[in-house]
Amino acid sequence: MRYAHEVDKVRAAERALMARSPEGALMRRAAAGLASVCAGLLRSGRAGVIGPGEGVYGSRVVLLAGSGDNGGDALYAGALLARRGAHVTAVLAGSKTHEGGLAALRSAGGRSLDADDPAGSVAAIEAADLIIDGLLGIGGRGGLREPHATLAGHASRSVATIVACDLPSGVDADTGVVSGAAVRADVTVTFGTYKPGLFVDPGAGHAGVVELVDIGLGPYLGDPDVVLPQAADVDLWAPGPSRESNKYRRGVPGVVAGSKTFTGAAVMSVGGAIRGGAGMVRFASAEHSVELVRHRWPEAVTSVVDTSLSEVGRVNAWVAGPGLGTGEHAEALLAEVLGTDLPVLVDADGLTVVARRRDLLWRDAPTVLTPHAGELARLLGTEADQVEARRLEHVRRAAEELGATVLLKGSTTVIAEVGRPVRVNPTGTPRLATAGSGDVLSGLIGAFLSGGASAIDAAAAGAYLHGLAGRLAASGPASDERPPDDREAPISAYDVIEAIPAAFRTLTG
Ligand SMILES: NC(=O)C1=CN([C@@H]2O[C@H](COP(=O)(O)OP(=O)(O)OC[C@H]3O[C@@H](n4cnc5c(N)ncnc54)[C@H](O)[C@@H]3O)[C@@H](O)[C@H]2O)[C@@H](O)CC1
Ligand SMILES: [K+]
Repeated sequence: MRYAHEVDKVRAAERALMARSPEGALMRRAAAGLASVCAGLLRSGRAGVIGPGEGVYGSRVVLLAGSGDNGGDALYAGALLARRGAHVTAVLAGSKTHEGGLAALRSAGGRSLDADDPAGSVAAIEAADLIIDGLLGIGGRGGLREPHATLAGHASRSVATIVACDLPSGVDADTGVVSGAAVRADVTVTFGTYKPGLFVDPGAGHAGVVELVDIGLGPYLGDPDVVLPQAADVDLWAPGPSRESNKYRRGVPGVVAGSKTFTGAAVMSVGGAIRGGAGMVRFASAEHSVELVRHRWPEAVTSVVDTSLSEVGRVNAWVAGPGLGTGEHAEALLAEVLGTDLPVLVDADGLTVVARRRDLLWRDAPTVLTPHAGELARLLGTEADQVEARRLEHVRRAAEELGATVLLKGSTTVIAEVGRPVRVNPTGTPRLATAGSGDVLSGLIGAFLSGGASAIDAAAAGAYLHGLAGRLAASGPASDERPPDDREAPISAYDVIEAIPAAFRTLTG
């Protein structure tokens, strides 16, 4: 698990640690970590136009230095690189400059120029192999002001490798919100702990590869606000078969999906549940959907139902909603599953129904809701673009107001439950934005709920494996020379189902 803490907690931990540390020690640790990552990039040839092995000596490094301690970190790191033979130029932005950092840079042979000298700044940025973005860190508030915004734009257009100091300037540390211009980094070197805004889009999309430098804050940080699960966590959360398991002990999800008109969603949801490891899947729907599911998944136990599920048989979790329709019939079925004391996942059409019948969610057993931004906006009475821009805020609000575990799908999937840190899913690919992909996810999570996972563990494990299956399906066999991202091809929801077993296998290595 990777842990992220909000700015208030970072500041409090910093105060506690500083009281026990020599003056300037934290900034020296931060700058040393930052300089070491930059030196590694210059040595490996990843930075700008420098060829492999050419290293720090003779490289051209530009520091964008704002007026706070973020600028200070960049200036001290620049001084360390200058001592190793880099040509370092600091572009000074903002009302003041970190005096100690600037003095260190100058005595190491670095030079500085003012951001008010646009020609000089642009020339330096254009010639750079590597740019350190030290404009703003955790002290940044709101959209970038000038000259920061213009400098961020020049940096983002340059061919140099961009390394953000602590976080890309223009990204809100606590939320990942970007209002206006922001630096797009290749690498972000963050200090003491991850910041939530580095995990969540749009911030995550600006951060590139994130490296954590330990500056000793750990013991003073307290509980994280946001976490990023890793494969080992998911391996613990996804219930697997035990030696004594039989098909009933492994969990029996009931899937209530599809209708006379919509059939594909049901096929995908049942497929997700089967490949998710359910011992047996019961499926209940209108006749046409039942026929199709039986044809595609003969292993599912199906029942034709109208407005009651009384004949379906024993299940230990429900998945309700994909392709179900939104009329009275769907409402009756949803009311029945939500009236049980079993865990229930509500997705797709089911979410439209509960948006007008919130009372159905007043229950004691676990409820998982899996909306995309538009569906969540409807549940909260707001607009989809508001949800997209401030994902953490909206998913937390939904969990609080609806009393459920809420998984908000999208460019970064985020999962909230009251009293717990938000879990951000690290897997996935834009190729997953394809019809039926969400239905697969609902079945997968349903399998984990029926296997006994808690609501948040089931949701986080489902999102992780679904995202990984999507990546594996899109990038194909690993033998190719090109990195997986470059190999990606369009996929269908069915391809995702097919790749779920391979995704499971990566967990246990
Ligand atoms: N907190 C910690 O534990 C540590 C912090 N360090 C560094 O210190 C940074 C925080 O330093 P500061 O608190 O000085 O804050 P920052 O350096 O992040 O920024 C504060 C300055 O930016 C200006 N500013 C704020 N919003 C702006 C906007 N939208 N446009 C233009 N200017 C804006 C402010 O007026 C202020 O001068 C961290 O991000 C990190 O880089 C490290 O040195 C090590 C330890
Ligand atoms: K920065």
